[in-house]
Amino acid sequence: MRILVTGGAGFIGSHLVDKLMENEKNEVIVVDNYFTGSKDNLKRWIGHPRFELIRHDVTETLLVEVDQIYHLACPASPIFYKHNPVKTIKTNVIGTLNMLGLAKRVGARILLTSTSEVYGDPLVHPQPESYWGNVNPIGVRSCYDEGKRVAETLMFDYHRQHGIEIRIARIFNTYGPRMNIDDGRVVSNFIAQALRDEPLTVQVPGTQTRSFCYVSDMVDGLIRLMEGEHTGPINIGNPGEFTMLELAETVKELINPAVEIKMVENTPDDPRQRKPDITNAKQLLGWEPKIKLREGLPLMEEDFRLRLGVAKKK
Ligand SMILES: O=C(O)[C@H]1O[C@H](OP(=O)(O)OP(=O)(O)OC[C@H]2O[C@@H](n3ccc(=O)[nH]c3=O)[C@H](O)[C@@H]2O)[C@H](O)[C@@H](O)[C@@H]1O
Repeated sequence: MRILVTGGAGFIGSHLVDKLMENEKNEVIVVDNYFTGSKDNLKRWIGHPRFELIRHDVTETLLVEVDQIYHLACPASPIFYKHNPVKTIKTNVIGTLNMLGLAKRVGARILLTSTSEVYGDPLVHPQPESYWGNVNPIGVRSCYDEGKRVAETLMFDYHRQHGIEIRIARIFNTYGPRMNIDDGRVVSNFIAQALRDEPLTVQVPGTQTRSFCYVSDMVDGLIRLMEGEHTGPINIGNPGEFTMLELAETVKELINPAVEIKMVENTPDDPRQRKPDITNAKQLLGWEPKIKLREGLPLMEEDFRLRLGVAKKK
């Protein structure tokens, strides 16, 4: 199987590549523009005969021959996607159009990694896939959440009009080794702050919730969706729900009991609650997450300690 992974040098993408490369029948091509991804994440594969890495931006056309496309490319941290919102929406719209055009030309199956952000600030809790969402179309997050909503629309239009085989995953907050240390998302922020003896910055009110999925569970869900018979959209996430204050307390307890917790200002349109309804993933994909937050955080801590050069205190 020849497989293209867009955004494959990113945090989730590179773990997905590791898993795909385990199968000796797979040849994997990664394209990435290195805006948030890093070659370092793929260094074990560079030079491998079944692996190819191409510096490429998906907003430009790409000519390769593949059987499957995992389309992950897009900055995912609010700090990064808000940094260049026009580029973010172009990646979601033009990038997805290009990948669908490629899928159409070569007859490939294509999987889009959409997001829980398509539910916006949800008025239904937990969120089933049938919920249409509560999204601000003109806010600072819109380049990402509306961008992903258009990407989903494009996937279904190509499916209905051209018979393309599509798969859509709605990813809920994912964490694990290889996240950028200064990524700006909450789990990486708290772990880096705890290791640097800096206060954990909880954005007010601190009662907002998220559900955190460990990256190996996420990758398993994405592959099952690609290999299965269902187009989705299907929520892939861990239904364990935590407030940001609870997350900060947990990081403090597990990593650095001496660290302070500091309340700081929030950003506009921050969703107040988020938890996936994973009935469909369970029934249609036979998937559910295995790693609990308390098990996943220490695995990420180990990776951050190595990269930050902070040894564990005895
Ligand atoms: O994974 C998802 O489902 C989507 O949501 C994330 O967005 P968000 O949940 O807002 O991600 P964070 O920036 O990690 O924020 C989570 C919560 O932590 C809070 N936070 C963030 C950073 C911080 O230092 N302190 C803090 O309390 C934020 O106010 C927010 O309520 C990202 O946009 C995407 O990676 C993704 O598509």
